[in-house]
Amino acid sequence: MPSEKAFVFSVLLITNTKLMNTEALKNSLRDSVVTRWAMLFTVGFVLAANYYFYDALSPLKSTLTRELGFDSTDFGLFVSVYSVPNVFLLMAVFGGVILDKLGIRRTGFMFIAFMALGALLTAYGASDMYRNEGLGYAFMSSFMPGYSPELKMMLLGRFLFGLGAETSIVVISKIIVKWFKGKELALAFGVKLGLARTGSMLALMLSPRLINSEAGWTVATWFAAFFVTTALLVFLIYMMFDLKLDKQVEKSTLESKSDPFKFSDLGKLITNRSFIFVTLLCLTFYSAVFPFFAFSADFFKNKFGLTEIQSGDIAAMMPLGTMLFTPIFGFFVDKYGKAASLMIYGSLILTIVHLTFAFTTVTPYVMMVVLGLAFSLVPAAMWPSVAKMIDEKRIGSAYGFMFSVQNLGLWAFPILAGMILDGTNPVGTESLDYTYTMIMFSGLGIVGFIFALLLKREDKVSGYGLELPSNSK
Ligand SMILES: N[C@@H](Cc1c[nH]cn1)C(=O)NCC(=O)O
Repeated sequence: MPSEKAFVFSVLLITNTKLMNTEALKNSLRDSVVTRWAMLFTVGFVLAANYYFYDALSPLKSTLTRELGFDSTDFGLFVSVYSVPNVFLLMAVFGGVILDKLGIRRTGFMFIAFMALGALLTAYGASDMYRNEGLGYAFMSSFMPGYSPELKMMLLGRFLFGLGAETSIVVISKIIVKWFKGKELALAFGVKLGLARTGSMLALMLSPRLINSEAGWTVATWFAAFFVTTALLVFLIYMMFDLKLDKQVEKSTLESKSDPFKFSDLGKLITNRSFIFVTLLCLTFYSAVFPFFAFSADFFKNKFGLTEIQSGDIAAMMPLGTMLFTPIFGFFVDKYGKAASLMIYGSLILTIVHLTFAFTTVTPYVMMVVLGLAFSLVPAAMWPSVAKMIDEKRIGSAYGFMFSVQNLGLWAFPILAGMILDGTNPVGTESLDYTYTMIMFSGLGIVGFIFALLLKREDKVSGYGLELPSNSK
């Protein structure tokens, strides 16, 4: 009978297509261990450059005061302007949405290009070329005389850098999910973060040394800017492999179909209680880490009477610790789960470290390594947990949303820290007293700890399985 034959034929055809798709998945580039880890290291370079630039001026706070006349509030403003596009223009959210729509290659290239442009402008703003009536100097001098033309150009540069940098991290997170989902995802996230922290560590160690170059202190800022520019070229290499993978594996089998973005998707995100708690933990935890980190070298210099190089080296202990611990905890989360519990321990340790900094003189070398432990536990558990709560086709929007909320803290707390410092230390004070600033960071740690507890409690209701190993969900 022809209709029966047609039925059997279609069943065979469907089964065959499914088999071919599975076969394609099995034999795609992502199934080669070497290739997928090589991809991780390639995008890890971009991330390291991003973090290098983000932290490159942190150990130079007193140099900026000496050379460009920055006070603590100016420094805080410079650190925080990174977050302005992500908070007030919701760039990380739109970046995530653009990513879900335009795809990894176009979005990645566009936003890393913004990073490079912003980094070069920042370095230019601090350079002698600009300060000797270079291009834009007269314009920057023509408004808001309370802020120096150097500060304004550097703010513009860091604004553009921030606009590109946050979305580029969202892109890289999606790249990791694309290559590692169903495989060693949490370990990959851990290694990715370890590579990012290598950038921070290098910045803390190299910048105070580069300012002593014969060509002048601005070698430190130019070096950072060229590192970011190189990252743009390295991303081109990744793009070639990404294209090849997409050609190998039909898009629908690898990435979920790209439904048009709907604002109701954001509504779904913000009514998901687990997602809300993880986002609030992200806000408070990171606000107690990154803004502190930006001031940490100056804190050690003032509290313990150290040189710029010594303080930078101590601050670098934290990323050094995270480079080791984060992949280990990532591996642990993959194999044994317990992600929600690890976030609780991490928040608790963070609070204890800040209180110790505020009220004791325990050696900062040890405390920075302990802080590195906290700063490994939470990120290693947090980022792969989001992939359990949110569908892959919305993961870009979800990470983008989290980054925008987090940036609210990365914007507000450096300014607050700078204002507290200027407010609690009379002008001309020899060494700055950081006690109140550290109390503020401890308070953030406590609030983060509460959100981590709520997240674990909620997980029992939502059933996302945050306490379970990676491949069991
Ligand atoms: N949104 C970033 C913030 C950042 C810091 N330095 C450069 N970007 C972030 O939170 N990344 C996740 C992490 O754990 O580093």
